Amino acid sequence: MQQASTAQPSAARALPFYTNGMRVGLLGGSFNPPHAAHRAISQFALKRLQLDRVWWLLTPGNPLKNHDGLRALAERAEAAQRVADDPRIDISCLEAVIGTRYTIDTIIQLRRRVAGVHFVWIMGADNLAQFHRWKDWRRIASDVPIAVIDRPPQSFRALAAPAAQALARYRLPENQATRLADQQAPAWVFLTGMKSKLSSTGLRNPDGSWRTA
Ligand SMILES: Nc1ncnc2c1ncn2[C@@H]1O[C@H](COP(=O)(O)OP(=O)(O)OP(=O)(O)O)[C@@H](O)[C@H]1O
Ligand SMILES: O=C(O)c1ccc[n+]([C@@H]2O[C@H](COP(=O)([O-])O)[C@@H](O)[C@H]2O)c1
Repeated sequence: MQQASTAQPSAARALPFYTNGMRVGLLGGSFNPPHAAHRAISQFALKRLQLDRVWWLLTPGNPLKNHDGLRALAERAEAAQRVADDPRIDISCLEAVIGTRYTIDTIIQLRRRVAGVHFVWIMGADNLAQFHRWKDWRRIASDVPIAVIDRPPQSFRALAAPAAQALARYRLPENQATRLADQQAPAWVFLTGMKSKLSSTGLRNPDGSWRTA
């Protein structure tokens, strides 16, 4: 298995700018490559959750994915800067800098470093479908409110999956999504209304080169 480089690109700050009371969405991901749906779901979350910022947390390597074909962090971060193209979206290589890979460890470290910020974890429905396989997923859900963005064809599978079932009583109605960032976890919302089938998988060529979208 290929080991992804963890060199930090100069453009990406480990901890983006924040101020007391800010509402920040955390979109963890491989971004291999980043694409227009990453930007679209970030802008959708900014609006629907009334966030001030979304930070794209570029993973050094998703613990559940094979890393063959995973481009160097610096390359993914540079592409992410170009694709994000919104002053409210920040690119961060925090996990590579502090040495975390599991989301629970990242959240614990973030809470130690950053006080006074209302964080929300953002994920596509494909990740809710397998959230029960993440390390300490129940603790993640107890530590940070979660916004799930619908992602066809995963909607039904995601909502029927073990984590969604186990956390059902903590789900906010979608029309109360603006309250999520102020909620004590566990709390989560499933956001519909943005449906994109775009994926990084669909943009990777067999030779490892990327198409853009
Ligand atoms: N089209 C989309 N709709 C909703 N969520 C998405 C979409 N694309 C990516 N996401 C979410 O963005 C986050 C980062 O995604 P990631 O970088 O893995 O891209 P991806 O397109 O899912 O990649 P891959 O095809 O390699 O699995 C994940 O939570 C993922 O669910
Ligand atoms: O902590 C875990 O066990 C865990 C397992 C799978 C995925 N994650 C995180 O989920 C985010 C989305 O990953 P990806 O590859 O689907 O973009 C990214 O931040 C990963 O580190 C985390």
